[in-house]
Amino acid sequence: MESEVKKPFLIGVAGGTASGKSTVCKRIIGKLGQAEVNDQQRQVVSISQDSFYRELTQEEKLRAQKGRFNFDHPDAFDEKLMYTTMKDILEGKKVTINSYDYRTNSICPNKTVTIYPADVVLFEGILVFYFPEIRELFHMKLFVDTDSDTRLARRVPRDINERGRDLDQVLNQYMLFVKPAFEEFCSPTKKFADVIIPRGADNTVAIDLIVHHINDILHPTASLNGLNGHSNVAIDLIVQHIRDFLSNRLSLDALTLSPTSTPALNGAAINGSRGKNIFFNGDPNYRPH
Ligand SMILES: Nc1ncnc2c1ncn2[C@@H]1O[C@H](COP(=O)(O)OP(=O)(O)O)[C@@H](O)[C@H]1O
Ligand SMILES: Nc1ccn([C@@H]2O[C@H](COP(=O)(O)O)[C@@H](O)[C@H]2O)c(=O)n1
Repeated sequence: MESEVKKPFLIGVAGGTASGKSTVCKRIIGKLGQAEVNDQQRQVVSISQDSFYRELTQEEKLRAQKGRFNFDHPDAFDEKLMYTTMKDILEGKKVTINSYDYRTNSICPNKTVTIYPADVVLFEGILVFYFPEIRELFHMKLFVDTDSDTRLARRVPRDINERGRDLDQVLNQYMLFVKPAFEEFCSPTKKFADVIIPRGADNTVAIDLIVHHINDILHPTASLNGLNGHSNVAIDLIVQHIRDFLSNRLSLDALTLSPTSTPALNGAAINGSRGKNIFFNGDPNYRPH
C-alpha cells in the first residue's frame, strides 16, 4: 500500500532584517511542542530564504567582502530554485536545501539540510512575498513588523558576533543597501500579509493565536469551531481568540474589538488585555507604521 502523501500548509513569514522572523518561527515551533522532535518526525518545520541566496561571481565575492554587494535586492536570490523547492514541498516531496555561510557569503560546500514532508512548513525571509509566483503558494502570510531602530540595534551585534563582520562594514552595508532595499522591496510586501505581527516574538497574543490556528490544522477533529484553516485567516483567528477568552473566563471588559472589525473585515485589530495588538490585514492600504 502506498504511504500517505503529506501536503503541507505553507506559511510565509516576511519582515525586515532582524525583525525577529526566525525567532517567531522558533517560538511557534516550540509552542507546538515540535522543538525537540527529530527531523524525520517533525510536523512543523521552518526554512530560511537565506538558503536560496545564489552563488556569486568572483567579482561579486570581492565586493561582498567589502560590504559592497546588495544582498537585499531580489536579484541576490535564486528565484527559480525557491519556487521549485516550494512546489516540491507542497507536493509532499522530501527536499534538500543549501546551508548558507554569511562569513564567506556563499553556500556551504558539502553541507545540505534535508526537509522531510511535514504538515506545516514556515518559509521565512526578507523577500518571501516579493516574487508573485512564490507569494501565491502560501496558505497564510505573516509579516513581522518591528521598528527600524530596534532592527538596526539587533542587527549590529548579530552581524559582528555571528556573521563575522566589523562595525563599519555593518553600518555601511545598512546605509548603502539594507535600508533602501527594505523601503523599496520588503516594506511594500506588508500589504500582502494576512496577519501583521507588531514587535515580533514579544507579541505573545499574536504568537498564541497563530499557534492555535496551526493546531487546528494539525488536529482538525480537536477543533472547537470547525473552522477551515485555509480560508479566512483573520476571521478564524478572531473567533478563536474570543472563544479562548471566554473559555478562560477572563473579564469581557478587557477585550475590545476594534470598530474596523466590521463584517467586511477591511483591516481588523484586536486590542488584547495586556495592550498587545495584532493586526489582521484585510486592507491592502493599511500600514501600522
Ligand atoms: N523579541 C526579541 N527581543 C530581543 N531580541 C530579539 C527578539 N527577537 C529577536 N531578537 C534577536 O534579534 C536578532 C535577530 O532576530 P532574528 O529572529 O534572527 O531576526 P530575523 O530572522 O528577522 O533576521 C537575534 O539576535 C535575536 O536573538
Ligand atoms: N552574505 C550575506 C547574505 C545576507 N546578508 C544580510 O542578511 C539579511 C537577511 O537575513 P535576516 O536574517 O536578517 O533576515 C539581509 O538584510 C542581508 O543584508 C548579509 O549581510 N550577507
